Amino acid sequence: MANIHTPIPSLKLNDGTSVPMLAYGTGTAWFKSGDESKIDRALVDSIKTAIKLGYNHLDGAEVYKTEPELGLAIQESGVSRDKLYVVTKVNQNIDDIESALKASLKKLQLEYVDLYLIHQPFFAKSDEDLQKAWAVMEKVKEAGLTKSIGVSNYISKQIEATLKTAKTVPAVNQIEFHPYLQHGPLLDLHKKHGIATSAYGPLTAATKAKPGPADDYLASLAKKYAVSEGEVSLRWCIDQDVIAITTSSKEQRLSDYLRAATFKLTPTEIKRLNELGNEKHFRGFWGAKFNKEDRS
Ligand SMILES: NC(=O)C1=CN([C@@H]2O[C@H](COP(=O)(O)OP(=O)(O)OC[C@H]3O[C@@H](n4cnc5c(N)ncnc54)[C@H](O)[C@@H]3O)[C@@H](O)[C@H]2O)C=CC1
Ligand SMILES: O=CCc1c[nH]c2ccccc12
Repeated sequence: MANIHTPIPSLKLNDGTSVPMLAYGTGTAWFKSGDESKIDRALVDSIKTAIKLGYNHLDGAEVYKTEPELGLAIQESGVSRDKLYVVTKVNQNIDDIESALKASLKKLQLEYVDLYLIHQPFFAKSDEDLQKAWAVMEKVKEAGLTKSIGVSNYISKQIEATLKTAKTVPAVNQIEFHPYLQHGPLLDLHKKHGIATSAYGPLTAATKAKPGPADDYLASLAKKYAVSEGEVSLRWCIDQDVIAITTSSKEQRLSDYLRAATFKLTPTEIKRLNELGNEKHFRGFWGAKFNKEDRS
């Protein structure tokens, strides 16, 4: 099993910090439905394997109940804190963001996270609710509990409402993103305000959404670059300045995904994949919560 020889590219955020563009996620496949304090040793070992392979960006969330495993794996990895980029998100304790972050930090055994996100906007009954929550995010950043703050699963109108009263522009919006969900107008808004896009579900076109109009082209690019279709999908994110968050319980897959750092798609290839992707709309998460406004 090859270790990475090409460094993972990084992206500069609007607050001056840098984020590695390929991340290991502790949600989806790892989501814990039972007792949070019962350690999933397979997850701890998988995170440690990922770190050993070269992943330094680790994505967590209060709702995944996997922060204890993330904290343990970081400790056991022996890698120094400043070499890792750790993300977590607030969901169920959105009404007390400061306590939620302090509780997450305790479980993570950390003094700060690199990025703290509001996991989803559906808690808000009004623009004012979004604005109040964002003001507390600004407060926890000022207190040094997180280096950067951002949002997740926000559509344009929720970002616009937040920006109306924000002192700090969100650094990131973490959204489902792949060739069959390209969010044209939302990404334009991100660019206008210097908000970085972070992609979950980046492998969807190569895994869950088959068959689809991009299948043959993804296969031909995989052949050309001697990688898998999943790795083409990850590189398609990176080449568009989008951070890709993936995961696997399989060491071989985690190792293979790192090949996304070793090649580059051409602008023509990205354009073609975007055109083919736009022929189909597929959303793997949150279906009913979004409306057609967000399609493009
Ligand atoms: N902010 C949010 O609301 C959300 C955030 N996330 C974050 O993003 C991370 C990654 O999300 P995913 O959707 O899992 O990303 P993904 O699109 O990279 O899919 C990874 C999954 O695909 C499977 N896979 C890989 N290659 C495959 C193949 N050839 N055939 C079939 N299956 C294959 C893997 O085993 C893994 O379970 C999560 O762990 C979490 O940290 C995920 C969902 C929502
Ligand atoms: O993060 C991904 C998906 C997810 C699953 N359950 C919840 C609850 C609240 C926010 C996100 C999620």
